[in-house]
Amino acid sequence: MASITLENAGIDFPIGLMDSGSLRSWIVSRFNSEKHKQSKLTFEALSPINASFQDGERIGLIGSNGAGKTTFLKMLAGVYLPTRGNIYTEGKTSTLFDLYLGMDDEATGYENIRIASSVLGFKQSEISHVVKDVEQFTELGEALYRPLRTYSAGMRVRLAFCIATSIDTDIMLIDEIIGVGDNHFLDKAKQRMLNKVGQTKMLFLASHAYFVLRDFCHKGLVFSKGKIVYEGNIDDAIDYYDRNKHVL
Ligand SMILES: Nc1ncnc2c1ncn2[C@@H]1O[C@H](COP(=O)(O)OP(=O)(O)OP(=O)(O)O)[C@@H](O)[C@H]1O
Repeated sequence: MASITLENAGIDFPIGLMDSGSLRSWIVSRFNSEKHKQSKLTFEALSPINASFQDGERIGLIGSNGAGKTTFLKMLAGVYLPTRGNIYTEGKTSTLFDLYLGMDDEATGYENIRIASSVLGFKQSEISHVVKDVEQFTELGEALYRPLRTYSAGMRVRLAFCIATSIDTDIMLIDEIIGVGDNHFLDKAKQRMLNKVGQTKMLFLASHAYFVLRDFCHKGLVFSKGKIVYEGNIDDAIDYYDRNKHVL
């Protein structure tokens, strides 16, 4: 059973307008009113959202650059805690963003499997499964004994993508990662994603590629300036975004 409930959950980012103590901050503060300064100190990246998501939902996040899709995903993942409201999650969550988090250029592929697995919160007992999976899926062979700094961009993607998708979870959160690697890997990655998505109970996927959204999702949320401005089936949501993107 997987579920996510958002109760007025929103995110304000602190944005340092000025370096305190700098000459620039002193000059600006002399000419700006206190009210103006306060209004610039936080930025509402996500307006409060009330929503609830259940087992079986496959949700595409649509919106222009800076609309709030990644912030929303990171809030669902617990990377960002809501600065307002609450979020309740039931089920094990995995993320496909920040793929290289914790990875070390000087460590070998095998060592990085262990590093990344602990960053992703995999249990010790799961790591041997991840190692076998990486050996079979990535086709990196002997390269797994070499330091990561010797890998091409495509080889890095193979390793990181495979680790991140190795353990089955209830809720998958994916941010625009499909579209990387060579065609051979892309086909394999897509097939793997379809299998994983088939097994997972809930999916949230942010993408600018309509075919990806249509392939994986049945429902769409359109974001604009930190707000969900449309919710509907994926074709209608894409159509809404396409017709209105010049004003969103
Ligand atoms: N750490 C941060 N500090 C301050 N502002 C941030 C931070 N992260 C994101 N933002 C701002 O929040 C807004 C939403 O960003 P977000 O990354 O969620 O957009 P997005 O819809 O995922 O965009 P894209 O399609 O370009 O990935 C943007 O205006 C961005 O500048």
